[in-house]
Amino acid sequence: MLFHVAMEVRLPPDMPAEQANDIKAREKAFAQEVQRSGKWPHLWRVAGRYANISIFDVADTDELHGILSSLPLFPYMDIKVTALAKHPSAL
Ligand SMILES: O=C(O)CC1=CCC(=O)O1
Repeated sequence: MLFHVAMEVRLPPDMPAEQANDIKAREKAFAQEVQRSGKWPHLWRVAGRYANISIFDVADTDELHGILSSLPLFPYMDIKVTALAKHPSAL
């Protein structure tokens, strides 16, 4: 199943820089591991915002939730998930 996922990062402004940098480094390592698995084929920065638009290719919502909730930034993100179905005009 394909999912469109919009993530907005909201780190607390008073989080120490060292802690924020550690979370971001762990986020990057985990995100790249999932991308290498083929389950996260698109990851795009939203221009001008600390946000991304992603496409996930996973078995079901449970697998998607497992991945999203494992992201080190998960407690600091507002995430919106849209399930994608095949468009009848799509080639
Ligand atoms: O920076 C972001 O948009 C949050 C994020 C998700 C995966 C990743 O590596 O960073």
